Amino acid sequence: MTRKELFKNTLRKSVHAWKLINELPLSDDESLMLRHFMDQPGFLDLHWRMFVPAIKGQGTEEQKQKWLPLANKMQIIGCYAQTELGHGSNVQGLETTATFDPQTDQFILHSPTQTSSKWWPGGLGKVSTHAVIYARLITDGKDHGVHGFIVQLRNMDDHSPLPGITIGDIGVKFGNGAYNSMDNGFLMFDKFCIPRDQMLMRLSKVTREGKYVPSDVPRQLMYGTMVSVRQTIVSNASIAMARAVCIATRYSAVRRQFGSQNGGIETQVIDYKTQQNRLFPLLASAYAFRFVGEWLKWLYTDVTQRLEASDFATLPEAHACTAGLKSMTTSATSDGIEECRKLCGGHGYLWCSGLPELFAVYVPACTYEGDNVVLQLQVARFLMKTVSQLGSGKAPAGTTAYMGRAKHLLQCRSSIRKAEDWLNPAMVLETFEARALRMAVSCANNLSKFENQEQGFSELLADLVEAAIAHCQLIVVSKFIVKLEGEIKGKGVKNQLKNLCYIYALHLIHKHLGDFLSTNSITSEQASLANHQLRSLYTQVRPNAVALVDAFDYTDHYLGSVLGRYDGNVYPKLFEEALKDPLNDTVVPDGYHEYIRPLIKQHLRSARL
Ligand SMILES: CCCCCCCCC/C=C/C(=O)SCCNC(=O)CCNC(=O)[C@H](O)C(C)(C)COP(=O)(O)OP(=O)(O)OC[C@H]1O[C@@H](n2cnc3c(N)ncnc32)[C@H](O)[C@@H]1OP(=O)(O)O
Ligand SMILES: Cc1cc2nc3c(=O)[nH]c(=O)nc-3n(C[C@H](O)[C@H](O)[C@H](O)COP(=O)(O)OP(=O)(O)OC[C@H]3O[C@@H](n4cnc5c(N)ncnc54)[C@H](O)[C@@H]3O)c2cc1C
Repeated sequence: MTRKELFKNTLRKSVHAWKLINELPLSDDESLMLRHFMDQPGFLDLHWRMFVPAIKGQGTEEQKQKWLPLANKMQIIGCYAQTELGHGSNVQGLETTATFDPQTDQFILHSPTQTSSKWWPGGLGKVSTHAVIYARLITDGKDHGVHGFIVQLRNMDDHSPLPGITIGDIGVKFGNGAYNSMDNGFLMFDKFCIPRDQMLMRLSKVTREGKYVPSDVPRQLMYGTMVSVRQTIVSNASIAMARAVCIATRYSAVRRQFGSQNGGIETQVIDYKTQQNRLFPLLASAYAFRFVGEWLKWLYTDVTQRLEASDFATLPEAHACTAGLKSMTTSATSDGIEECRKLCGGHGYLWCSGLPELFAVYVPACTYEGDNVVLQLQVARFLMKTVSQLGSGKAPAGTTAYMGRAKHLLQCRSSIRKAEDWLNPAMVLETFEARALRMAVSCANNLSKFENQEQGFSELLADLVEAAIAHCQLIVVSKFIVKLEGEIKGKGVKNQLKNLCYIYALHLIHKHLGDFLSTNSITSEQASLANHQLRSLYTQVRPNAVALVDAFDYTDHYLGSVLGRYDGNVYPKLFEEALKDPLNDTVVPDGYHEYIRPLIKQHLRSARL
């Protein structure tokens, strides 16, 4: 399809999904799940996932009563317009202004520079009638920083942009179908006025006289929508990883290459240890991210309830966990989808394998809702603050509780003596705790050598990111172990999940062996025992690998992959797909007479001469 056809088709599908959501007796989770299983990103996603939550989180009661009924019935369609051409990561650097005019009791929205143009918001370019706009609030000549505003963008009768608004789509993005079904847009204001009551005033407000009343709660609650989406992105990483792994595992069981004894059947590529070494950690990651995503959803729900009671105690932890786990799981999943493409050899590069499209749609997850490095730096900041308080007697809690055992963890030596010890949850957990703590303390010690903390932080950015990743990996391993100790039905299932849990943990030790050795968390002998155990775990998982991806229960339609078909009938279906290609409509291609024939004829002519 052309981009316009693709876009219009996505509108059709989004409206159809909305109709279904309305007609079917669905729970909120089910209707969200329905949107999850839409093939391509569309405006529906951001209306529900960002525009509505922003109003819920930052609007006053009366503002919610005014706007949510319209949004819930989709009588207005909204987007989340924060990022600008010049600023995305640095929210406090946004340039769009909202200047209060006491004469008219209005805010004047303006894009003072080209870099202040809103740029990227999904649904902004062509669909949304409204937006939550983030702009610098200026009143009485004072800049009070970035705040949220509800702004109508288009005429509700003919969808034309309102006067003072220039709006459009930012153009084609990475990949063929992929995110091009979404109208990520640009928007400039030219002294565009909105009523004062369209400033989202739950956190802070401006009085009729133009007086700014600051928030009596942490200003970062304004970032609440991003935190909520980051939390969902972790579970979504599991779904995307599971899709890719399902395709690659099923195809690896179908594909045979080399290894035939005297003309016999060739070897299934899933039996090669290299294939297992690349594939099974990804299979384990799909399960690991699902379980940590379940836990993160609990954490986010808990912090949301606490915030309602003005209890901000776990807000820093929630921010660090959503930021760090979003960053870690999306990076691993993007790399994992690409690895699954390579695991399928040449056929993985075909569009009909489903992997190129999955990769193209998925990879922006490393950037949207926060660049992954920028988010890990937030985790690093949280860890440095926690380490600095270790001596204060304030026991760290939650995911940093292990830091409370710093004395032991800084000097303990791993008691791993044989390969089987790597199946001991306490020993595995302590290994990850020691590595994470020692990396964080090492960063803190190095920071303390700098006169100026800011300068030290900027000098040590790369080390700090690695310490943050170590902390996040510990969280994922620990939540997998907790899940195993929990209520898993069925002994057989539990055994298989145990294998995957330790494949996940031990593959990380192998992948980040430098950290574990340089922090003396393990010895090279213990590392060798871990590798030995890993190989044994691959052998145990191999007979159940296909069952473990069948367990994701994805339909062939949803997988969209000839290689990942449930029936494994790959080769005939590859031909079927190939013959559907328009290039095969004729046996002699367009262009033969203009280009190929004259070329050959010319050769024939010169050959005759
Ligand atoms: C389902 C799948 C399909 C999902 C489908 C999704 C579709 C894609 C849609 C995409 C949408 C978008 O991309 S929307 C736009 C997303 N944009 C972003 O994510 C921008 C990323 N940048 C930021 O979030 C911010 O700029 C950040 C990096 C945190 C820096 O913010 P500030 O400068 O205001 O704050 P700092 O000075 O760094 O920190 C000050 C203190 O505030 C704390 N703090 C910072 N952020 C906080 C937060 N969110 N919550 C609590 N506390 C926070 C810090 O820990 C510090 O605490 P102390 O240390 O105690 O002082
Ligand atoms: C598909 C897609 C959909 C999007 N949808 C929306 C939307 O609906 N609404 C919306 O508001 N936005 C949206 N965005 C924008 C997105 O949120 C931003 O692109 C994202 O936050 C990254 O910010 P940036 O582009 O400024 O990256 P930059 O911060 O410019 O990143 C560039 C590089 O600089 C590095 N960097 C930046 N700051 C630091 C630092 N302090 N220390 C070390 N390194 C640093 C980064 O790690 C990165 O390598 C979308 C983006 C994409 C790709």
